Amino acid sequence: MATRIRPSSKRCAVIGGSGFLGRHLVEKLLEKGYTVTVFDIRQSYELPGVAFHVGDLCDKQALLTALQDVSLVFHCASPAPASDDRALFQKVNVDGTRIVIQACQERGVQKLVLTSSASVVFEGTDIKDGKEELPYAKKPIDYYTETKIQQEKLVLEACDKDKGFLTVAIRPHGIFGPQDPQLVPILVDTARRGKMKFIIGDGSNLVDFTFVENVVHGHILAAEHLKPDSPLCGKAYHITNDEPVRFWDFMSQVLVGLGYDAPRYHLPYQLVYGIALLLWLVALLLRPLVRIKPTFTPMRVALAGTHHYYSCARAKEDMGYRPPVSLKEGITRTVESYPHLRKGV
Ligand SMILES: NC(=O)C1=CN([C@@H]2O[C@H](COP(=O)(O)OP(=O)(O)OC[C@H]3O[C@@H](n4cnc5c(N)ncnc54)[C@H](OP(=O)(O)O)[C@@H]3O)[C@@H](O)[C@H]2O)C=CC1
Ligand SMILES: CC(C)=CCC[C@@H](C)[C@H]1CC[C@H]2C3=C(CC[C@]12C)[C@@]1(C)CCC(=O)C[C@@H]1CC3
Repeated sequence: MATRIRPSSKRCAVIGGSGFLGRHLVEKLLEKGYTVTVFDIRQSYELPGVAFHVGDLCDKQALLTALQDVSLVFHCASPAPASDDRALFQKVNVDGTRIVIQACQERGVQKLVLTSSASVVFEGTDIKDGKEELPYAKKPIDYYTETKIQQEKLVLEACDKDKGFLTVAIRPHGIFGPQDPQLVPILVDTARRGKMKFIIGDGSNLVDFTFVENVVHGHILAAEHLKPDSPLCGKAYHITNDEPVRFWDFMSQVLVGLGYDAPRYHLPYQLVYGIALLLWLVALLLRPLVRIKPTFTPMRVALAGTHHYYSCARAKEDMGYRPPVSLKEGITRTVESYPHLRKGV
């Protein structure tokens, strides 16, 4: 009987490798001596030693081609939450993830590391030092989160030690850092439109913002600790900076670092949430006629006005995780990376 030669454990693929987190992950993997294939719907950069496969992860044949001789797969592709496109989230995050799992199994991939999200347990009310044991949100706050829950379940349930296919999910929260197309650009855009004057609620709500390199570190540690006899198999792990910060202090530090004023005036949380809900309903009703994208969605208001920070004790215990970059250093490096977004530029 012919013996199947297993590909080197350092041959990996990053699905979504052209994105913000994906690119940082690819750069660190290369630094650590991995051979990297990127599979993404677009190619946003070139790097020596990286093989790019441009394709949709819903296309199994394209995935099978990209995953040839790969033993480890990182799946960090998703439509942007801001797209608010229910059908697209379902197609990519749920149906597409099923296809990713099948393709991995057919190609004999040994490990699959999913980028999930800590928001899978968030229902818009306070979470303080949340552990992984918290139940999935029964009423997810948006379609994106609804499909991230289904996606995480699919990947964790697929873990099968007997078949030699091991899976783990990383749940980051509030990723920020250089090249992020969302957090800082949204913040600056809001400030430039004169809408960053207000603090929603009393401003004391603590949240996790996680520097992108720490999230990358968590992913690689998880991949390297994922073994048949390890506790990681089929489990989810919070990866944070382990330094909860007041949401509005974080926003202010970034804004002031870029030369804008920090928000000062307080607005009652319930009032702003109610208005956001109303705007969302109006946008939904008008959708057949016109597509409106409100800045203040209920999800965003909830994120800005409640506590949501998570314990990463499980990652510390099972894989020796410690965030290598402090929040202060992360903010400094992030602010320095956006000279074009400074006030007056
Ligand atoms: N950013 C954050 O704060 C957090 C992110 N996450 C998760 O981390 C992961 C990475 O997020 P982030 O880097 O911010 O996101 P990005 O949008 O920057 O990266 C995702 C990448 O996946 C690509 N992609 C989308 N659909 C497909 C598809 N059908 N087939 C192949 N590639 C596709 C995107 O292309 P395109 O841009 O063209 O759509 C993009 O290049 C996601 O799974 C997200 O849910 C979790 C918690 C917090
Ligand atoms: C911690 C965490 C999960 C952060 C997620 C990142 C984004 C959801 C935020 C990044 C910029 C934020 C922002 C707002 C909401 C949340 C973000 C989009 C506001 C729209 C909240 C209401 C305001 O007053 C303006 C804010 C602009 C920035």
